[in-house]
Amino acid sequence: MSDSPKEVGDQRESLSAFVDRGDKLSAYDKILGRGVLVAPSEQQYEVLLNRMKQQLGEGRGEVILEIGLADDGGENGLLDDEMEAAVATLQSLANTLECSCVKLRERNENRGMVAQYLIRRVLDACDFLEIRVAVVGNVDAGKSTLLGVLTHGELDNGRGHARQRLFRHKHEMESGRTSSVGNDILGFDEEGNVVNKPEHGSLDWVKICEKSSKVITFIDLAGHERYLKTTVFGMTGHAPDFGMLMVGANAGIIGMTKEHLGLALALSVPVFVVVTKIDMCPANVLQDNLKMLVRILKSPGCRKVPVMVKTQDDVVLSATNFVSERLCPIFQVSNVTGENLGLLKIFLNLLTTRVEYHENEPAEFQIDDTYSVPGVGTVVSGTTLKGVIRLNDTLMLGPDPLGHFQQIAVKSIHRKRMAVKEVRAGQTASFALKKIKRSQIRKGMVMVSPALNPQACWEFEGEILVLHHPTTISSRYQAMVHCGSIRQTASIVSMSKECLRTGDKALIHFRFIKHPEYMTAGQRMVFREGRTKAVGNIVRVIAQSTPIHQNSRAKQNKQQRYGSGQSQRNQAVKNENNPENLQNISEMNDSTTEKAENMTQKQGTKRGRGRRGGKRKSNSQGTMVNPLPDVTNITPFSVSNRNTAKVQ
Ligand SMILES: Nc1nc2c(ncn2[C@@H]2O[C@H](COP(=O)(O)OP(=O)(O)OP(=O)(O)O)[C@@H](O)[C@H]2O)c(=O)[nH]1
Repeated sequence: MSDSPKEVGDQRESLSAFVDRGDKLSAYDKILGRGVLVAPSEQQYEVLLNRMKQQLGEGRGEVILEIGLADDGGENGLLDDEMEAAVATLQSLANTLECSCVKLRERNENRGMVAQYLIRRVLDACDFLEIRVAVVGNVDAGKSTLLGVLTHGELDNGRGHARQRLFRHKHEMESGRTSSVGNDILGFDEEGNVVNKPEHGSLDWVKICEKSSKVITFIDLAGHERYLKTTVFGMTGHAPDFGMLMVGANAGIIGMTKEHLGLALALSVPVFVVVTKIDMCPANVLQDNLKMLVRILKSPGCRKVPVMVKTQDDVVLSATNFVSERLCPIFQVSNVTGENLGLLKIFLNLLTTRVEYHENEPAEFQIDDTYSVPGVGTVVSGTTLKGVIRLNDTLMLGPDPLGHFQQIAVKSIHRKRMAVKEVRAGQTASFALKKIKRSQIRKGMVMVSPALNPQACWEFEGEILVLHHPTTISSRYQAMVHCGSIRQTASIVSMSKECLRTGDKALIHFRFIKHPEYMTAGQRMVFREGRTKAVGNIVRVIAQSTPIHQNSRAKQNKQQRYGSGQSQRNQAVKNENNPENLQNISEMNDSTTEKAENMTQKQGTKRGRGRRGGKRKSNSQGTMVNPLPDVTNITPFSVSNRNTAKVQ
């Protein structure tokens, strides 16, 4: 994202805020009042209608309104007949704008009732609001199980029944562990009802999307530290709106939990916590683990405001305030008994997109996966960051290893396996491309409008904060840069300070090791290797002609990466489930590519220079990272005796 996404203003608001926002000279000022909806004049009705239209636009098709609140600090609440009239007006406004109007909650105030209503635009079958939730947490926290239960509507048996539906690879079925980035969807209609209906155990995504006004895409990330690299990629490359941190009630905050929480914080992704397995956890253990969780969330490293969600009121309150990153709702659920899963579903239905996307700018699409679909050809999946991309549009795809972009035409577009004619900023999609081989495309490439005249860069400057490093970082240090769907080792050319320790901030000049990338100022980045982790923003992209030595290295790397293209392609073709169409492409996951990339990474690192320019003795040890110094202080745990993984 070239502009760092601005947070959308909270579109869930009281009626007084609804009618009195910003512009003091606006017509809304004149119609303020607790009873404005009770008996509005024709003129007032028009004003309310325009305001609602505007709010729906800002909230990407929905707004939550609270009616009955006095705007002058006077007595709150409407009497029964007033409330009836106010709701009728609200219904009429909603109907006029082709929206549904659903009561979320009501409460008694000093004068009468106050109620909150969800107004949601009824969309046509091809359209739906898309919210992406990254699911993180330690291994065995119940991530895949919860997703299986939510999306398939059937409870778990406590022995891995529900997660079986979600595993994508044989080794996952056998080990019970997620290894790849997976996608699962949960659709809600305009009334907030779940539309997922499994037929013979599997879900028809197209049907779900057709019936949904809102689709939650869960990005299921692996919990095991072995797959941390994939998890970081999931958090940066899949542009999640929210993070769902899963914690097993019995196990508490262990293993990768803090690492994942730290990652979400570093990337400014608002997090809510789901504590699972409350059915099998003794009360005292649950209380101790919840206390620990709250302490960590409140610690100076996190600065969250934890809220235990126990009732529907709590759900609405936390959902309506959740766009602020400070709030952290905590749910306690059981995937076996189903306890509190209803509250979680209501919360998910009320989640609204957090970032503002610009549809009027030239198109930008970041690629997070590639496929070769027999009968269709090369397919790329990813996220539209800006603009609108339409069928048969010509875009610039790149950069290739030499930094060049080439023109490509979009043959077909799928959103969640549903064929569509266009895709807009903020939406994920898969494109079938004309006249290009899969081997010419890699994750991290982009497709952008020719109007942008895209330039690849080998070097860039970032303002970086070191969250953790065992000693000191100095020039020539190398680590993996994650930025959007870019994932490549870069080395430090120079820094604004001589050396950096944990907690230090500096302006750093980086250079990519293998090939140039397309990036823009303002993007968020993570810089990590083993136990080292730093986060920051890109402040300057250095446009330059390709350095000669890097040019040759690029060719070398091209051979290294693309040399085995045939076998990868064969493997990919074997992996295809449905050769006739694009149906399965947006969920297919390419562990082959993942493994191949890990291999490439390892080989590349071995051939290259070590951490500080010296020869590398071995691959990095200890992928475990204590993400935040403050968090670590509260619950220190040793990394030395962990069985650390070789593959990150
Ligand atoms: N009793 C009980 N068991 C649960 C609950 N949730 C999950 N389980 C069980 O816990 C085990 C682990 O669940 P998974 O869903 O595989 O955990 P995960 O976090 O996805 O693990 P990775 O995919 O390896 O990261 C399975 O055997 C589930 O049946 C729950 O609420 N209650």
